[in-house]
Amino acid sequence: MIRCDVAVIGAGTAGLAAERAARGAGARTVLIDPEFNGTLCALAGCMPSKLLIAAASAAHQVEQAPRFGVLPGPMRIDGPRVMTRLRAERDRFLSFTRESFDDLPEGTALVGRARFSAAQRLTLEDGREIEAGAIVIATGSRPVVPPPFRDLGPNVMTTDTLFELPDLPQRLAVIGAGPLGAELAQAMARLGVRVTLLDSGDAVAKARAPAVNAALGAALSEDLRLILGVETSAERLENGEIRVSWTGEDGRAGQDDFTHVLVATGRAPVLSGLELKASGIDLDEDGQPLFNRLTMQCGNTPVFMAGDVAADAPVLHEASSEGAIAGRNAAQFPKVDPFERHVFFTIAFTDPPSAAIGAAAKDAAISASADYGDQGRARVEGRARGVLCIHADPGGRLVGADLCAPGGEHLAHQLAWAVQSGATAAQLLDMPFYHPTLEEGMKTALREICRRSGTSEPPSRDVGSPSGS
Ligand SMILES: Cc1cc2nc3c(=O)[nH]c(=O)nc-3n(C[C@H](O)[C@H](O)[C@H](O)COP(=O)(O)OP(=O)(O)OC[C@H]3O[C@@H](n4cnc5c(N)ncnc54)[C@H](O)[C@@H]3O)c2cc1C
Ligand SMILES: NC(=O)c1ccc[n+]([C@@H]2O[C@H](COP(=O)([O-])OP(=O)(O)OC[C@H]3O[C@@H](n4cnc5c(N)ncnc54)[C@H](O)[C@@H]3O)[C@@H](O)[C@H]2O)c1
Repeated sequence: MIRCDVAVIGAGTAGLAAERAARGAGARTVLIDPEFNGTLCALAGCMPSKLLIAAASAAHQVEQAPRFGVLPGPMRIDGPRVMTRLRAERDRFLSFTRESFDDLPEGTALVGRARFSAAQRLTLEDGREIEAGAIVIATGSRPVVPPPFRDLGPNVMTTDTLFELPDLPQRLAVIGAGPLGAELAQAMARLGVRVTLLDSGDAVAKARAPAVNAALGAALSEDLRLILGVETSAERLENGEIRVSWTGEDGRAGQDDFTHVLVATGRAPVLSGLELKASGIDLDEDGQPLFNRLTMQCGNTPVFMAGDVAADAPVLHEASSEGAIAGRNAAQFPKVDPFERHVFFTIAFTDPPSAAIGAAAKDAAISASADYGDQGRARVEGRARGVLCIHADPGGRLVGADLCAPGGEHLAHQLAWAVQSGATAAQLLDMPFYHPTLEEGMKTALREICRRSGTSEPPSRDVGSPSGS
């Protein structure tokens, strides 16, 4: 029997943050993981996906260079080298997370798969028992593979296996055009892979605003074949290739053969095997634990949730933040404090990047947009396309934004910080805007919000627009 104040299940980003926070608050902790292999983010998530996108971006710049009078000559993409660099850099990131395991105080890391045997008790496969004052569930998520794509062999991949490919595929079907499918499909296409991206819905990268969806759909369609609003099925051919068929409600139908398929149809919380019934926490009708997102506590129990398993905000910065909240509250249980959460914020690293922040247009009094199709700096760089929509309350206070625009990941941060800090459009217009920058493009939408909310633009600032802004 191992006794501790806080037991954390899962050594991913959320679990590591929870253990750190609990230990920082003076708790005796244990951190349980079957593998201690590194976080999803480093191993098969944020970092390897961005490494693939970085290679794609290099290829795209070479391809676009002639537009500027720069003629680099014929380009050749060396697939094995792309994948080797990806894994080498990925493994470097992975080594840092593995080093952080070594920094844990002795006896903290317990290798094993945990399940509940009672409200404050866990059992590992080897029979070890852990009695804890409080428990944090941080077991992450796993890819969902719909039935038609199961058991078709190794050429049907998820992001768990994609980054292990020795070479780039020749012909790739990506099933699911969520943020993950959209960014990886575009990257593969820019690396010379013939890509078809299919989704049963009508949105790409979960875009909330029709203008953003249209802009991103148009951008993706330049690199790949995009087919939305279709049901898909698949069969394995004798030569190992995968035949994917699709049909739409409007009678559209088609099929094609692919060397590889990437299934990116979403991720589900890892809850199976935890024997949650023994934990004493309440579950919803889908078996998902009920918890308070300000405290991460499940009811009034000593059980807390953090990260993708909570299925609340499955992105990295929220996994860290939820871990910190859960760990701190677990350490001081039964005293539990609510903590303010971040504004809703997601980015898809497509080109242009797309992002959603805070409230959507339908929940805002005012929604104003800025067109990046002729924005000065974007035009200079040969990447003028996309749109940015900013949403505000009746008094001109920013409440949300949706965008698909060049430099979108940076614009999105400024807007997320503005929304979270409660800034108004007039206050943002009072800030310095350097010229010529992509940020200047936001002014059009901010000015319209001022006009429609009846608030004045700052009197000491010029209301004109310099050439090329
Ligand atoms: C391809 C891809 C790209 C992504 N890109 C981005 C991005 O660019 N930006 C972004 O913000 N987010 C991105 N995400 C999402 C982000 O990676 C996740 O939100 C985040 O990593 C989740 O962290 P976590 O701690 O909840 O889970 P994990 O890191 O998966 O940790 C869960 C841990 O729990 C362990 N575990 C499971 N069951 C048990 C058990 N019974 N007992 C003990 N241990 C157990 C597992 O072994 C694992 O170590 C991406 C995800 C993917 C898949
Ligand atoms: N850049 C980022 O921040 C980033 C990147 C990747 C993933 N993530 C996170 O990872 C999680 C998983 O992302 P994701 O894109 O895999 O999932 P998702 O749930 O966001 O999107 C899945 C997409 O697949 C489609 N789909 C579902 N079933 C289908 C089927 N049978 N056939 C065709 N299409 C189908 C859905 O309509 C949807 O568009 C998300 O919650 C996201 O927040 C974030």
